[in-house]
Amino acid sequence: MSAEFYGVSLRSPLMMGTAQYPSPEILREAVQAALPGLVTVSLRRESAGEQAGQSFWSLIRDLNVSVLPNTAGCYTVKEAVTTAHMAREVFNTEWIKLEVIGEPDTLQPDVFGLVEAARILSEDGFKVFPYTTEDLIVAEKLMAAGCEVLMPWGAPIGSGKGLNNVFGLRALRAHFPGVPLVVDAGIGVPSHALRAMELGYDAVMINTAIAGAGDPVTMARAFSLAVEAGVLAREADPMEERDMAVPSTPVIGKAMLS
Ligand SMILES: CC(=O)[C@@H](O)[C@H](O)COP(=O)(O)O
Repeated sequence: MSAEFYGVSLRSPLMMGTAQYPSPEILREAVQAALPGLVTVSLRRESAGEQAGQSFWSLIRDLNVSVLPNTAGCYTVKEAVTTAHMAREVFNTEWIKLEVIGEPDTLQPDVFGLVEAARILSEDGFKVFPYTTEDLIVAEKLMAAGCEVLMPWGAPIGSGKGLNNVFGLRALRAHFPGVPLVVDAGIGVPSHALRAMELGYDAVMINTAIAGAGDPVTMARAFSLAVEAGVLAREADPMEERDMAVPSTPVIGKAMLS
């Protein structure tokens, strides 16, 4: 059974970023190859040049996929809240992927600013998807601030390192069994996404690993198959790990070889 994000079921647990593609055509083909549940779009990119913004927006609209605007590149609560308000006007949605970045080397979230911005935006009717760490207490505060979805990082944005803290991600999953959880950022290869799904995550958000691949279209398809495999594996009730060997072929007696 797939999770609902603010009451909406997505067609796939793959969420795709739309930045850094070699060309708009390759972005289009990648989205068509992967059929993601949604794509995230940066308002700042849209506003950067009006003409480029217009053609990019028509491309996204033609893809007929749900859009989650984001506050990428915002370092303060004020910037993030203002960007979210502009995104609501431009994209005509209350959904917002909230990023309040703490510092440029790791691009890790400023969790204090994040909680404050999440509270302000939730009170104003936004459905907030917060980009956060795997910290349980921060997650509690985000829920108390009105968030009904959490997006913990796998690793720093663009690093491709995968799931840096499997223990923390597992603990978060166990602590919030009913909350839709999305691993966002740092995923490098499809096996990382598959692992996130096997851990019980409801979705993964991926940008750099697809856009930056030698063949983004094929990689998009590979990620789509990986998340599907992860969902199937979970539904199939995987075996428990054991410390000791257990013969997989039971034998009776000994072979008579002479
Ligand atoms: C586009 C977007 O939302 C990114 O901020 C996101 O966190 C993805 O990170 P990767 O580029 O590491 O996949």
